[in-house]
Amino acid sequence: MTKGDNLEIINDDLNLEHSAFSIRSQCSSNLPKIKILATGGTIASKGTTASQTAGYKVDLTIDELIQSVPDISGICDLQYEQIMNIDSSEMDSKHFLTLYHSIVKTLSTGIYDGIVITHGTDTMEETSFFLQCALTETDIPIVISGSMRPSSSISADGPMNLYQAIRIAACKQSIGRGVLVSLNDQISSGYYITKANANSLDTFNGRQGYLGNFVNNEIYYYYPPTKPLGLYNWNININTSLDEVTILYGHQGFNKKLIMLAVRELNSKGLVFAGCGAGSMAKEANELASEMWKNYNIPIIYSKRSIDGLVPKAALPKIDGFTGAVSAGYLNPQKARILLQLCLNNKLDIHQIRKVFEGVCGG
Ligand SMILES: NC(=O)C[C@H](N)C(=O)O
Repeated sequence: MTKGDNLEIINDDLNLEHSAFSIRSQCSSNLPKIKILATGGTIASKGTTASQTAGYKVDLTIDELIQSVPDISGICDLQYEQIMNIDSSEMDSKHFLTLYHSIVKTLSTGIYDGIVITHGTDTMEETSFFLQCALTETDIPIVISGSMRPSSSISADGPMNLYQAIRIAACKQSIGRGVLVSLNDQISSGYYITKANANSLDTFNGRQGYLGNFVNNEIYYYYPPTKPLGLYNWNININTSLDEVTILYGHQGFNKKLIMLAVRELNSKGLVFAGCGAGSMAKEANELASEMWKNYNIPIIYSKRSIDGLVPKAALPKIDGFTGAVSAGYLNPQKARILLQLCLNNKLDIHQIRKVFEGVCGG
């Protein structure tokens, strides 16, 4: 996009790590007001050749990225801000709490109709899940997007994905649908969607997650607005990081010592099992998990490494006194981990933790 005559570019702060800009259409001030909060990822990356689609680096700011998206001035009044600029594999709870804080600040101005977040796709599902848990009060569309190809590549998908995310955020029909993920023409629930393909543009998958799509850049929602089941009003303290919760991946020959290591050496306050099939772990692993519960009060959330389906409560281990075993419902291990972190951060006891997970579809 060129900075044309009808656009006013305002740079509020030249600090690159946290800079704020806006593009305003001067002739149509009744347009929805949208704010982009940029965090990095492949969408903000460049390679050295146009054919390179791996091994690139994050080095594009939102100011540069927005230049590749045409026709926005007719859709919305846009402001954008660089919150951080990192690969999403570097994200931890401190980062998503910082992002959450920026969203809360943006919402509290009362002037925005929608928020777009640019983010790496690798851990987008964790940030989107956290944000959906944390932002239950607002009905304003919050849309997360990214890309699978760097900005320098042939047929980079970032500009279209960002354009569509802005369209979703600016669309009245998006109100009340919770935190959305927009990628490759699909609109999905950030609560359930998961990255399923390591390389392809159509990377996100989630049977519980698809809400709509784009055809010819028109939005088609399949259902009226709704949010996921089981949302809870969390108390979020942005000044603390969340407790350590470790995910242990089930497989043949699983080394049960990892359970002890996680609790005693890593100071994990909770564990999530990515069990086999419908959440099965070897007998000895379940017995040790039960000991961790009885001796250290460590809740164990049973999720599964299978992409679809859930851990039925009937499949939880039946060991006397092991009341700390909880099914994750339809949540995958990485989402279940964040929900347990929120439970621990809010000092919930095991009965309350179980109730929270029972609120999740299938829990
Ligand atoms: N497609 C991507 O965005 C992958 C990148 N490594 C990230 O998650 O930041």
